Amino acid sequence: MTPLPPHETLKEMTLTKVTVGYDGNAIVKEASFQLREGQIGCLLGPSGCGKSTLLRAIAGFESLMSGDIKVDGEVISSTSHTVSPEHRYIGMVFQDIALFPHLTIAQNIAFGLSTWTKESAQERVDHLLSLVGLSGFQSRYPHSLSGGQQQRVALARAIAPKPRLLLMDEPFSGLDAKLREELVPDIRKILQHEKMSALLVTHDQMEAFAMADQVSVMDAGVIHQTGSPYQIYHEPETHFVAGFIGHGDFLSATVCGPDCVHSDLGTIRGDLDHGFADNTEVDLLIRPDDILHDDDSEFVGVIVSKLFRGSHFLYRVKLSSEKIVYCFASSHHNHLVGQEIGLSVHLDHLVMFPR
Ligand SMILES: Nc1ncnc2c1ncn2[C@@H]1O[C@H](COP(=O)(O)OP(=O)(O)OP(=O)(O)O)[C@@H](O)[C@H]1O
Repeated sequence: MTPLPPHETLKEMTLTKVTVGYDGNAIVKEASFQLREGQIGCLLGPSGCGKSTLLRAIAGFESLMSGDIKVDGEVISSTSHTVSPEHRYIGMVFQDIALFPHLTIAQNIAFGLSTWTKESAQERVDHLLSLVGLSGFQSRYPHSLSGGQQQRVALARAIAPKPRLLLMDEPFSGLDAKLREELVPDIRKILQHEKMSALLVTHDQMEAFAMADQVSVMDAGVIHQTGSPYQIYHEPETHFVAGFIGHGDFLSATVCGPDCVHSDLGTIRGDLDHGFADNTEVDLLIRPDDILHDDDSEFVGVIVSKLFRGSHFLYRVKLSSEKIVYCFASSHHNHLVGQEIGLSVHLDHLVMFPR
């Protein structure tokens, strides 16, 4: 098979039932998703769930046990065929930034441009230095840059040869929280500016939400759901996704109609038909902003702990059933732990799973 032509943008990458493992043990099981031109995707899941293993298979460093990976309709990995990593035109950025210490910043960025003419390589390096906000740093050496600046150089180096896809394995986890908060949206803007399709691996959902157009949530080698950050948060398709993403509690509930359940919070009517038969026992997902503090409500709970979040309080409240749930209150409502407060339930979209 001929290698993929360089310097063309990726139109789509499709993973179909990809199983990857080590020594015959499957680690990633039947992973399927698609990434389209210019999209930033993310593999999000707890440590050890197989995110890096899947990323390495996409890069061509691990062979498949079953399934296939196609780029623009051409198979780049299957059980019978693997395009070598250097013929995939895929760039990579890792957590350990690994710049070449003996090369200047400009030389680091130009590293993958050996086949370019001197003028076009210089032009590309100047463009990228400006794009990552480091014009004037070209003659400096990596040790004289901060962690965030080094990660920007690593990004510039990875995208300099215009790979068709950029893979990023926990690229921000070595940086402190404040720097990460600044860098993540910047990197997203840079990738969008370059129309670069990218796939990020992270266990940090805030990072995934800030960076990605599409998130694939993984657990124990299985992709549970692929969707936009909004869908993953508001329309989780499995119990795992609902519990892993955002804050939330599950309440035992019993279905009492096509749009209704009965739980410790009373009878709740949603705005859609939930599809469960009457009397089915379910776990109902409750997000913190589904239960609001309401002084006028007769439905009460006792505060067992509280978190001040500046604009609001996040209370943990014990119901009469002993079940503890989150409750959202504006920061003007400063109550003491142990105090009883009124609660009102604002649950329109019922997210529930069979128990
Ligand atoms: N080369 C290897 N040989 C054998 N087992 C491996 C190898 N690399 C990873 N594993 C195992 O595969 C599983 C998944 O590892 P992987 O690094 O893909 O997970 P991850 O989701 O990226 O985790 P983390 O976020 O901690 O990096 C782990 O149990 C790990 O021990």
